[in-house]
Amino acid sequence: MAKTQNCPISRSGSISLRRVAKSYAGRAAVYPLDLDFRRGEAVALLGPNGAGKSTAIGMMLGLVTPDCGDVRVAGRSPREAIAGGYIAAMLQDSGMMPGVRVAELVRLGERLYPHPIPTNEALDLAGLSDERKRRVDRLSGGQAQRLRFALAIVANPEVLVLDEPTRALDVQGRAGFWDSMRTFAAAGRTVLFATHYLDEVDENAERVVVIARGRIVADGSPAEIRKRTGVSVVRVTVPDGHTGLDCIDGSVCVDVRGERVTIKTTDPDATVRAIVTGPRPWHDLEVGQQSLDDSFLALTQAPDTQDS
Ligand SMILES: Nc1ncnc2c1ncn2[C@@H]1O[C@H](COP(=O)(O)OP(=O)(O)OP(=O)(O)O)[C@@H](O)[C@H]1O
Repeated sequence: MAKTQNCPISRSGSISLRRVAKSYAGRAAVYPLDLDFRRGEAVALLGPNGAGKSTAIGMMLGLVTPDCGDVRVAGRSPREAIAGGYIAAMLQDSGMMPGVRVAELVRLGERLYPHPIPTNEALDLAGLSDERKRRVDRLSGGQAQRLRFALAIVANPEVLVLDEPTRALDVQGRAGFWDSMRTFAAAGRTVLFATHYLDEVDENAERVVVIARGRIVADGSPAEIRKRTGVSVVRVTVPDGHTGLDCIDGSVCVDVRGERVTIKTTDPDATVRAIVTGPRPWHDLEVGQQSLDDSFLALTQAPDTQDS
């Protein structure tokens, strides 16, 4: 695996959005948004389809012009930051010149940036060394996705933006991709990625920003996001039937599979007390947080009272 060079680090914070908003045909895609990403952070941007993730990312990259507000990337305008190689992105379905070979295309990128990493290093890191002579229009979906990654990292950026980077990848490809990303990010780079695969978030993000209907509805570590909904999960095996467990204080949902009962509760202490002091025999009691998927659904499906 290649070792990446240090990127030229700017002195200011990586990305800052101040009261940035965007509407299309009078309909808000992103409401006025304040958001800062610190240097070296790995941040997942989550939200259901149409939440405003790509619009927010587009504004950071200078691809979407905000209606109002200010975006700074490494202390510069997004366009200056792109031209200076301070930020680079791997976008969904970005086109690639047909007929060109993989290494030629990455080398072209290398020549465009002021402080690139060598093409061979980018190809190695992206797992494309064996494909370097292949025409880009003959690549599989997964290989094309890895080429998009190589084209982003060859800029040697301080900030790497990935819009659904693992969408075309199989399970093995996804694991390999995140290994490469972690190697690249190890030198203190900021990584911002949008994804719909919540299992990728725990391992690859220290911070999660959840967007729904154009607004930030949660911002914190994956553990904090789980806690935000205030629901815990109690699991217990009850051989003689679960009657009455749904009446315990705090129970919001009871799921029964054979003898195994899963109780979602806002008061796990009361739930556990009721089980251990209750009349039924029980075993294998477990208390945990609800999954990130459940928290995500609760946060993004909550009724929005601010829409106007
Ligand atoms: N160029 C555009 N013209 C008109 N409407 C747009 C445009 N781009 C985005 N929108 C609208 O803005 C809203 C936010 O879209 P956006 O693509 O930012 O969401 P997203 O969170 O990235 O969704 P997904 O997960 O489906 O990619 C949606 O209602 C979308 O239809």
